[in-house]
Amino acid sequence: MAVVTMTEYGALPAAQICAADGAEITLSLFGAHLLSWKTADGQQRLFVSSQTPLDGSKAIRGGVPVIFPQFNMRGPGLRHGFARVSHWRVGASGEENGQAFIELELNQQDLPAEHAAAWPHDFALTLRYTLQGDALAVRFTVHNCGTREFPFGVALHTYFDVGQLAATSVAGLQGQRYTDHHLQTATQDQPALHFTEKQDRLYQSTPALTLNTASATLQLEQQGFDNWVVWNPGQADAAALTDLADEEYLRFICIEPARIDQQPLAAGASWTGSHRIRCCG
Ligand SMILES: O=P(O)(O)OC[C@H]1O[C@H](O)[C@H](O)[C@@H](O)[C@@H]1O
Repeated sequence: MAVVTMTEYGALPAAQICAADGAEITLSLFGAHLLSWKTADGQQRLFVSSQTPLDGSKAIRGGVPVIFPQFNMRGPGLRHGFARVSHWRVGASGEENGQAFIELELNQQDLPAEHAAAWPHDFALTLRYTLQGDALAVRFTVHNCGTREFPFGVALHTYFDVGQLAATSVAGLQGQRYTDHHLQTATQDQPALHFTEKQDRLYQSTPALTLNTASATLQLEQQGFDNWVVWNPGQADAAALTDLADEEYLRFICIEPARIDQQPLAAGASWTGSHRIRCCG
């Protein structure tokens, strides 16, 4: 039987679910931010910065930030949107088909006046996390409750704990088109992407990926999004981030299912994106 426990993470209210096999996740209500995912073997799969504020003053560095309604600066609002700095509500939770799940919700009425005024659209977001044995599934639904269409971009900015960056690679992207941080567009030749310097690539496709680290193999799949984003800041950019210790860039990479370009959602319509991460060792 799944158990949902309300707890605290730093100064932030958080919800924890434990599955029957011992797997567990912890989610901050600030940002609906996944902070911890331990598989049944007790292994932590996500990275959280030792320097991140955990008091709601700033977005959390690590885990899974929820990016909405814009990716990075691709829109007129806050960088990466307001969802990651909003206070979400706990919705349904429990067990379905033997799997533990929890939902977090956010709508227009939940926003502080300044964010609601800056993005005046009647929306409802539902983020559902399901623990499935050695897999974690997340389903993100955006609903337009209003009478006019609105544009949005979205991402699940997943920080994987890779232990040692030098022993990490991502397979599945050979032959795929991407744009890098120099705004150069190219096709990836290499079968596997390695991390010997800063990487910030926006891929135009969504193949299944394999993340190989020194101690684990993870399979990643997504539906409903349009892109993969792969990011590691490298030494110089990491040093400039005040919420990351200088050497911590050597411990994570971000692989993000995303829809980086703003696309319209019609009045009354919904969009759903899914991401599934399975540990194979
Ligand atoms: O520092 P943040 O606002 O959390 O953004 C962190 C990173 O997010 C994405 O991965 C972008 O592709 C990067 O360009 C950006 O640096």
